[in-house]
Amino acid sequence: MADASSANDLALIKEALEGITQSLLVIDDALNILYANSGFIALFSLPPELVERGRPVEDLHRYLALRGEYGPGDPEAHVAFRQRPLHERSSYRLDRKRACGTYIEIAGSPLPSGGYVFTFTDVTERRLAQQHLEQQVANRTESLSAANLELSRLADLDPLLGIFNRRKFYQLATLARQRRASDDVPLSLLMVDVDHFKSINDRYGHSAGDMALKTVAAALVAGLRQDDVVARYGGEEFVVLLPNGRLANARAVAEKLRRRVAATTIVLGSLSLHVTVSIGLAVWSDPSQPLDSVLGDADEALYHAKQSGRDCVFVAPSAEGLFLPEDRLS
Ligand SMILES: Nc1nc2c(ncn2[C@@H]2O[C@H](COP(=O)(O)OP(=O)(O)OP(=O)(O)O)[C@@H](O)[C@H]2O)c(=O)[nH]1
Repeated sequence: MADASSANDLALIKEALEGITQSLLVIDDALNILYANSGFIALFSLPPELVERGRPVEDLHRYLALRGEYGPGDPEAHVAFRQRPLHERSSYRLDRKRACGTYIEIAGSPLPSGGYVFTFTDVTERRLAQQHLEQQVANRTESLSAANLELSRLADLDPLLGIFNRRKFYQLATLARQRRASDDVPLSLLMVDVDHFKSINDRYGHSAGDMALKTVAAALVAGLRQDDVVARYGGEEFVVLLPNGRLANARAVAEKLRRRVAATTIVLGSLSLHVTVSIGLAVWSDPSQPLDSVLGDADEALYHAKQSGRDCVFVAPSAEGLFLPEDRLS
């Protein structure tokens, strides 16, 4: 009676193992096959005799290795690699991409009575969904950082003129002064203001004024070097930082800019006009002097340039005495 019930139980268990979605392989403590469900045979398209009870699992590994299931390389090395954890009686779980392109998850656990049970689960759909998600996240991250980059670029620029704004100028000028704190080369600062700009707006309209500002900005940029910094200080006023500290050079650059603007034609439809600029020049020789104070010096010099009739360069009195004799003469 007891035997019949055990046989029934065994049949039931076998039936259950055939019905599960996972593929199953059981081996004994001598590493010979005890049982493989039909899911296992189907998963690897095996000849059934290869998984007959008592067959060494090593034969199965060798068969699969020779068939290319484990990828390129020495088949015996693949066999040894798979037999090792069985000898060590360690449990493991791994995901493997099969030669046919699908993914399986393999879990191996030693049984208390000796031997091993292995389950094989096709995780292709899960893996592909995960890869798809990862790709989406990567794409999203890429476009987000591109957008962030563009945002911070735009935050640095004046929207009308496309040159640096005052905030960015403060940043760059402060950085330039810090970088040169150790050498005693002064930086030069130009405050550039369009003369009688209000009259352009009044006579030709605000958009003509905008066009004039764009033309002046372009002329300034074209007249400067790569490491000079030009920014819109506000309204019709620009500020320029020249890393070269010699007054003679700075004054020459300021004069060049003044002439360049005066020679530039502003085209407004059928109309063309010219503007001039007044320039105040100050130097930033003492790294501990606040930038605002240097800007104040340049602004004061600009005021004098305006007072002197405009379309000219005026050097701030604070710059006097800071330079070599030939600088003062220029
Ligand atoms: N079109 C235009 N006009 C601007 C812009 N920003 C400031 N302005 C104008 O620039 C003019 C500046 O005028 P003022 O400060 O009197 O100076 P100015 O007419 O250039 O005279 P001086 O500086 O003394 O030679 C004002 O009319 C502002 O409205 C701008 O972005 N576009």
